[in-house]
Amino acid sequence: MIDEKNQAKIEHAVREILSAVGEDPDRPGLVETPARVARMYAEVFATKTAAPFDNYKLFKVEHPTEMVLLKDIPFYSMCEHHLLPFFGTVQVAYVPQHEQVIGLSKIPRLIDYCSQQPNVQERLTVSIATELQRILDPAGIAVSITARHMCMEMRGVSKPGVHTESSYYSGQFKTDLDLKREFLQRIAK
Ligand SMILES: Nc1nc2c(ncn2[C@@H]2O[C@H](COP(=O)(O)OP(=O)(O)OP(=O)(O)O)[C@@H](O)[C@H]2O)c(=O)[nH]1
Ligand SMILES: [Zn+2]
Repeated sequence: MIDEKNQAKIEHAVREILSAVGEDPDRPGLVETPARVARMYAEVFATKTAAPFDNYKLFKVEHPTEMVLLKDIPFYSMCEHHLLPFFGTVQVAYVPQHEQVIGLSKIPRLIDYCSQQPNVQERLTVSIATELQRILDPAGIAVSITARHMCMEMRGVSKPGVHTESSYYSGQFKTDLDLKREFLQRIAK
């Protein structure tokens, strides 16, 4: 969580931006905006000041299934080049080992944790896999992200509707091409 001192810094910076773009930061519609933006940034950039993601539960399952796949998990993040949102869906699969699985809700929570910092899509893709590896140590991980980037849609190159896909594979998803194919077939549906 961004502390009060740093929220005050954000408020000050937002006031400066508002006057630099020709606005009066004291007009009624804007007077609360710097504090609101500071609270908003505390939400969307929570990770850098938070403890490592450790809010997870592991369960023992004898003879677990081959692949656990969570499809179409929504995410929102901020691009580190323009501080504009990029957002979309994540597909995450893992192959259990040590007869161990993770509480299902912890995977979307992990994605939120990884999303709440300035990012590029490729790093977000890898960091989800890295964190899941650290927590669960599965035999393989596949992460695929499809996203739209506001910095490419509402400004600059101005191409609305472009979907950027990125993926990362580790362990059995790298060595077993049938498994990788199965993942790709399942997320295509
Ligand atoms: N690889 C990658 N690039 C990104 C991501 N988000 C934004 N970008 C790109 O980062 C680049 C930054 O390029 P710069 O030339 O420094 O910035 P710019 O002048 O604002 O570039 P334009 O967006 O082309 O107007 C742009 O090409 C963006 O499209 C991302 O998640 N991954
Ligand atoms: Zn950008």
